[in-house]
Amino acid sequence: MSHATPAPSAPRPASPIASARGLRKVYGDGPAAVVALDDVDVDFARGALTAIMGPSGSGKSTLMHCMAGLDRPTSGRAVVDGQEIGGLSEKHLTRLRRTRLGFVFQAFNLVPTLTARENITLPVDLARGRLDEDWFEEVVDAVGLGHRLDHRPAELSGGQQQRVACARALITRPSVVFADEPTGNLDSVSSAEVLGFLRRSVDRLGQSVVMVTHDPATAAYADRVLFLADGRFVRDLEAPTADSVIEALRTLSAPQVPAGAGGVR
Ligand SMILES: Nc1ncnc2c1ncn2[C@@H]1O[C@H](COP(=O)(O)OP(=O)(O)OP(=O)(O)O)[C@@H](O)[C@H]1O
Repeated sequence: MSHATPAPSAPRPASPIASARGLRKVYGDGPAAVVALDDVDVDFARGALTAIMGPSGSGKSTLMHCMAGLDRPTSGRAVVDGQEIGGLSEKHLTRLRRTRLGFVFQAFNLVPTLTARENITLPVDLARGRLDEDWFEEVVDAVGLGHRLDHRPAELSGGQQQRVACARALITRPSVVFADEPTGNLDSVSSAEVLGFLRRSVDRLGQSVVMVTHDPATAAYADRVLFLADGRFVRDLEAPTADSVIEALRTLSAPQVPAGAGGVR
C-alpha cells in the first residue's frame, strides 16, 4: 500500500546511510544568483532504494553532486556513512569517491578499450585495492552478465552496458550508489533489466542506492520517492507505485489555491 507521510523530509528512525542538514547551494551572485538547493534536510535510508523526482531545474543533480562531493555546497552539511563531506580535502574526497561511493550516469561512461570485466574492476585497480573475488562473482551473478564479461562495450547492448556500469559502481562495496537518470538512454526492456539489478543490489546484496529519475515507472522500483521543487523537498511517498507517483506529480504541479479563496461569505 502507498501512502504519503505528512513531514516530507523528517529524519527517519534507523541510522541513515547519507544525510544532509541545511544544505544550500547558490550558483553565481547578485541579481543573477540561482538558489539550486534551499536549506535541504534529508535522510537516505540504509539498505534501501530511494528515488528523487522533481521538475527540470529543481535541484536533483545539484543535490546528488553535493552529497557525493562532486560539488561543494554554499553552506550546510552532507554526511555519507558517518563521514562529513565538507571537511575533506580534495585528496580525501577522491579517495572517498573511489572507495565508498558508486556512480551510475545516464551516459554509461565505460572505457571503450576495456572488456566488461576490466571495466567492472577498474575502481579497484584505480584504488590499488585487491579484488574480492567472491563479491565480484556475486555482483556479476546479480547483474546477469557472466557470459559477456570478455566483450568490449561496443559489443554490448545499451542495457548490458549500463549493467556493466552498475556492477562497476558496486565493485568496491560502496556505502551508497548515486545513480543519475540511469535508464534515461534505455528502452523499456533494457530499463527493466537495469532497474531489476539495482533492486537486487539492495534486496540481495544489502546495498544503498539513491537514484534520480523523471519516470514514474522507474520511481516505482524504489522503496521511497522524494519530490524536489525549487530546491526543497516538498513531499515523499513510501512504497510507491507508478500510479501513486503520477498522482503525486499531478498534485504537485496543480496550481495552488490561495488560503481562503473560494470561500462563501
Ligand atoms: N554550474 C551551474 N551554474 C549556474 N547555475 C547552475 C549550475 N548548475 C545548475 N544550475 C542551476 O541550478 C538549478 C538546479 O539545477 P539542477 O541541474 O540541479 O536541476 P535538476 O533538477 O537536476 O534538472 P534536470 O532535471 O534538468 O537535470 C537550475 O536552475 C540550474 O539552472
